[in-house]
Amino acid sequence: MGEAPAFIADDDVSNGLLLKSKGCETINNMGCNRTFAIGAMGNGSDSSIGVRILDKSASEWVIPTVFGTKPALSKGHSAIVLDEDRILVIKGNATSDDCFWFLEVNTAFVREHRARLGTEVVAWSKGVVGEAQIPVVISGPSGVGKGTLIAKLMEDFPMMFGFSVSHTTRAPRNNEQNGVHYHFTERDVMEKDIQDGKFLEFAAVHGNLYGTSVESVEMVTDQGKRCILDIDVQGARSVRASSLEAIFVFIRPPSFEQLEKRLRARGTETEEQIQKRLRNAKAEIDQGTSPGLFDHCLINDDLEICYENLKKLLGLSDGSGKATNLSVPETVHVPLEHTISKIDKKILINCTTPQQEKPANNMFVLDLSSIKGGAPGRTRGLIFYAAGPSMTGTNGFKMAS
Ligand SMILES: Nc1ncnc2c1ncn2[C@@H]1O[C@H](COP(=O)(O)OP(=O)(O)OP(=O)(O)O)[C@@H](O)[C@H]1O
Ligand SMILES: Nc1nc2c(ncn2[C@@H]2O[C@H](COP(=O)(O)O)[C@@H](O)[C@H]2O)c(=O)[nH]1
Repeated sequence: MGEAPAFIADDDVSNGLLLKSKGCETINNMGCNRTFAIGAMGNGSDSSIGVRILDKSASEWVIPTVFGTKPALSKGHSAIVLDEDRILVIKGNATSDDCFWFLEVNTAFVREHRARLGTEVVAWSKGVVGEAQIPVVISGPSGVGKGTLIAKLMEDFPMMFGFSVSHTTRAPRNNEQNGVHYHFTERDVMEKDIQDGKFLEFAAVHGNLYGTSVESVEMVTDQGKRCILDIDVQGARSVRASSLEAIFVFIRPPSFEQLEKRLRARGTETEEQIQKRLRNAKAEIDQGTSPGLFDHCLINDDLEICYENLKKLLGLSDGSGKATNLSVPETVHVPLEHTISKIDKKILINCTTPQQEKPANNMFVLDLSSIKGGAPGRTRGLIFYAAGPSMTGTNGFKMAS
């Protein structure tokens, strides 16, 4: 079987792999009628699902700038227009951890980049099934103990938390490994990636460039873990302004003298760098402790007390010890042959073929009423369940081992 043909998604929704329908008023927010063609674009060089936009007023096909991780091409996919901002694409012959994709055509993120670039823009965001908890942003001046606290969390709750590995242009310290502590990067490469929209946030910190790539956060989310970001106050402000919903925690030192002592004792910076970091710390503490940006402020005086307080605000200190209570949703296989329809925020996925005897067992519901996030990054909070009496032994869907 060849690749799926591109199909046309307008605002009126029909079922099936080939979608063709009338009018596109509801996805027309740019003063012109638009029709989206989604699928293999025929040049053979791209292994991901492509997008073309028909500007009906000019009768012209436009190749948009595409942000976000694109879904790999599959043998077939269905699609449905959810609202004026996004189209749901369901890959066939894929498992539920990789089959739900959102093509954003008019979200705030898309509008921002469209205005910046002056071109058509769309963005992909992969849908993640399950109750993924919102990321935790930890900020505070250099040397306050952010890394130490995060290391303790990761050690005690390895199944629950994943660290977002930042990019930086600073040189690695002796004990630091590329890809583990940071992605150490050349400035020109990082600047180009920033231009290309690969970063959720970035900032110049203590004379170097630091940034959180969309991919770093996605990698953690895809493991079903809660993402922890260790970023400076400027970065926290950018994340606050982005579509990434998070909990923001500021760590402050018991005193400026203690902070200086810790930075010196760590022994990783030159005297000049220490002075620079201490100068910046004053402004960071001012901003971090003023109202509005952070949800919580913890003083890291005694490490163990601060760690207990951090666990408490993350809902982890119930005395149960090393919790591993992650509820990882079951993975379900969505067959190539399926049709979809929409009732309010629920998508009905029907995998019944005419030969099958028990149609109820092959109906699934994708509930989008609690979705969060979106590009840049994953769309979380999808609820996926069998509409029929049982998910086991179904034709069409099979449980992944
Ligand atoms: N409560 C504490 N009391 C005493 N020393 C501490 C405490 N917390 C952390 N430290 C020590 O302070 C030093 C700085 O800690 P850490 O490297 O975790 O800071 P950081 O906030 O991550 O710094 P940076 O932003 O520069 O990465 C380390 O040597 C660490 O062992
Ligand atoms: N805005 C961002 N700040 C970041 C990121 N990664 C780290 N940081 C902050 O930089 C300073 C210095 O870190 P160091 O490792 O050189 O000591 C510290 O405050 C970090 O929180 C990032 O991706 N974005």
